[in-house]
Amino acid sequence: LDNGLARTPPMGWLAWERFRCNTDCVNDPENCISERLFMQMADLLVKDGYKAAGYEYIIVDDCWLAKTRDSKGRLQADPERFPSGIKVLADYVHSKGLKFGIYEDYGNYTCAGYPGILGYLETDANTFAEWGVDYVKLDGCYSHPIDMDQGYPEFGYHLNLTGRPMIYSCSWPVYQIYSGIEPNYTAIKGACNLWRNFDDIQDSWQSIQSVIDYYGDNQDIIVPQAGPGHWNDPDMLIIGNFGLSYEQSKSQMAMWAIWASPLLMSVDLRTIRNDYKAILKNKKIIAVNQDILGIQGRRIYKDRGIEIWARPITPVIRNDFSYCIAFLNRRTDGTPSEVSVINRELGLTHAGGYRVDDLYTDKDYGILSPEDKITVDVNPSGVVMLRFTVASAFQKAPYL
Ligand SMILES: OC[C@@H]1[C@H](O)[C@H](O)[C@@H](O)CN1C(=S)Nc1ccc(F)cc1
Repeated sequence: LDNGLARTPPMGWLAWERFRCNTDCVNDPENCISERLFMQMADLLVKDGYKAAGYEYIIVDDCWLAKTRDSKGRLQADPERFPSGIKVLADYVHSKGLKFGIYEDYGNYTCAGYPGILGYLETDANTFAEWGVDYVKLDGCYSHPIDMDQGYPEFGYHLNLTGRPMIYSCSWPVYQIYSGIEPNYTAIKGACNLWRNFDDIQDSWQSIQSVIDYYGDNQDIIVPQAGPGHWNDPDMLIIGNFGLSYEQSKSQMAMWAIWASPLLMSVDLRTIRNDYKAILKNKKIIAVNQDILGIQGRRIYKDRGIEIWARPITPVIRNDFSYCIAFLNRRTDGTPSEVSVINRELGLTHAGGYRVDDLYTDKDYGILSPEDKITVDVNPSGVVMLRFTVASAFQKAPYL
């Protein structure tokens, strides 16, 4: 969507995967979906350096709502759990230098059964603008996917008409794919800043692997759709929760960087362990994810559990890209797998060679030519993430 927003993939914190639809603030006040939770996460985004690393949006997901609209037909937050109301919460988030996101559903109800927007598209768009919303996630439960080709652009039209810039996140394709309809990505990327095209992420390595397989097996369709202002959305980062090992967490962060995906953490920032925090704040990996070219990477090799993924990035020298290369080990046979490949075989053909460094270990490989071989040891369910920065010919001389 060409609204000047999401020129790089959005970054922030989204409640759903970690906090779900926990509305029991009586027995579980620390973890229920409440204004308190989002204020705490906003505070930590700033205090713990996530904002400085680029994470900007605090996004409310399902279950924030009262069960009914107000007397004027407007959406309202659950009064017990959000006593100050959404506008005050958004103001608080803004006071921290952050942006605020909210969730609704193109349907009669949200997936969890709260009021949907059908029949109230203009009213709800205006309500969100009045509240100071900066990002809207529009889900697709309880509606007919065939209606979405008209419905999603229509709500985007009303959002735009408010005059308030709001990132528009659409679940449009995934619901059409579920119902056997081929998504029209030309329409989708024209109407949305990002879109979900695969299953909800769950707290497991198995879930991450199913996304990796989908993004690899369908890359010829989805990779060309990505670019500044319009991104494929493989769903939230689950790093720091319960289901991923340290290696698997580095793998998720690496793949989301290769894919130019939104980086939307869904984790309890109050308890996250430091080694997982370091993965989420890794500046070099985030720089790849946020590369200004906005070119989504592809799987270029897959055999016996070893995959190699390549994303073109800046700087570029006379049409030769730099690259981020991820060596992913899907095997679980205990010992790290050694992977050796000639740079030229990876598509690295720049005559001046490349400066190579490891984005997790900072290991410096110096300057390598297209003819040089690179050898890495990749841990089971882990990844090695190398950046190949084009070197101009003269740079090579001092290394001879
Ligand atoms: O209720 C909202 C929740 C989250 O927003 C996810 O990101 C959305 O993809 C949808 N969603 C859920 S759980 N959707 C859903 C998941 C399973 C199911 F059988 C019916 C609906």
